[in-house]
Amino acid sequence: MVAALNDAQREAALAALSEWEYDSERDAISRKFKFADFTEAFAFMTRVALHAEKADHHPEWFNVYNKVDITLTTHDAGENGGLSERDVDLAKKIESFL
Ligand SMILES: C[C@H](O)[C@H](O)[C@H]1CNC2=NC(N)=NC(=O)C2=N1
Repeated sequence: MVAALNDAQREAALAALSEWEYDSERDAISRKFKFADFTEAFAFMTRVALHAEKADHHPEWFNVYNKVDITLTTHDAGENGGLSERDVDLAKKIESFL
C-alpha cells in the first residue's frame, strides 16, 4: 500500500508538473501529447510502456493516430486510490521521453 499525497505534497508536485492537469474527482493528473505521426506516437508509448513495466506503475492512456492522452493515478493508494509519489515520478519520466 502506498500513501496518497496530502494537499501540500500535491500542490508542490503539481507546481513542478505545470503541463499536467489535476482531476480532483479522481485525484489524478492528465496530459495530452501530440506527435508528428502514429509512428512517433507509438515509439513514445513503447518507451513509456517499458519503463512502466519496470517500475510496476502503469498509465491509463488513449491513443488515436498521433495523439496520446495519459492519466496517472495510483490504484493502490489509500482506500480508494489517489495521486501518489509514483505518479509524480512516472510523469517526470514520461516528460524525459519527449
Ligand atoms: C500487482 C501490481 O504490482 C499492482 O497492481 C501495480 C501495477 N501497476 C499499477 N499502476 C498504477 N497506476 N497504480 C497501481 O496501483 C498499480 N499497481
